[in-house]
Amino acid sequence: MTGQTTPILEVDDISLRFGGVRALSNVSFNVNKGELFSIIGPNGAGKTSLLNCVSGRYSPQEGSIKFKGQEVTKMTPNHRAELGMGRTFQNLALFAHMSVLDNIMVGRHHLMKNNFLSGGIYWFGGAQKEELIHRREAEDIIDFLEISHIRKSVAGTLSYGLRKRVELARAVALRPDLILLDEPMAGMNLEEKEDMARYIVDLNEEWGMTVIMIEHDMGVVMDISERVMVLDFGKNIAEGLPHEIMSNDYVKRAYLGEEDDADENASDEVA
Ligand SMILES: Nc1ncnc2c1ncn2[C@@H]1O[C@H](COP(=O)(O)OP(=O)(O)OP(=O)(O)O)[C@@H](O)[C@H]1O
Repeated sequence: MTGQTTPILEVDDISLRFGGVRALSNVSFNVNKGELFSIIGPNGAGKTSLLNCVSGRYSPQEGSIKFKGQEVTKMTPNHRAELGMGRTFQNLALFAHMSVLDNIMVGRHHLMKNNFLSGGIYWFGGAQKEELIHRREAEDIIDFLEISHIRKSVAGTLSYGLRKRVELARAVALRPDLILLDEPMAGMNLEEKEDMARYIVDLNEEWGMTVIMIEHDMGVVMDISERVMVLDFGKNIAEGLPHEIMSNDYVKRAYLGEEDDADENASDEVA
């Protein structure tokens, strides 16, 4: 999908410190509406910190973040979610004791006028009808991510790969305009990675979601991303098309090691 030039996210000169540790230093970048944008970099480079600043979990000491043209730097994560920002986490954050379907319904909670968890008043008024509509939407997502066979399973009993897929389903359930994915393929086998890559591309191309993805698997990143940004020691050291990133000398030295043949590196898992 060709990115249009309208930025959906504008990150301007943000810096984040934890005591004496500078996790991010003057990082700026834009993500265009409809793009599939990846962030790579070695362990500890600041990738998750950056995603946490975008989603509102962390608050940068300097700089500004705009989402859909609106200043969100001081906004709570919930408020950003209401504006259309969804995310998954590096470490799974599912409700382990709940079914797959219920985990996905929790993801739709922001969109429901009558909170699905709100007990007593739940069956009165329009709540029952509203829940049916939301269940139908949840079932669409279940079909799309091919998890119908486990829809009633308790999330905590599933394999790691399936739990990652359910977590994606829950983030998708919010129907975000921008979805932030933190290492969606970590810990997966090759087949699971291929499936996940396909879902992410479909979300981007068919569902029209703008995607920002942190991922260590360089093969997948270079294969499916429209643009890639490289973080190193909290700084944005390169940004460009996948082939530009692969041939950038600084990137090769700082991130990919001293190998000369960038194509060979493309299939390696880095970091
Ligand atoms: N909550 C925190 N408190 C203190 N230091 C933190 C916190 N979160 C991140 N850091 C520090 O900020 C730096 C960047 O960490 P971050 O997790 O963002 O890197 P990363 O690129 O996502 O790494 P990885 O690939 O290992 O997930 C590291 O030095 C880390 O120790």
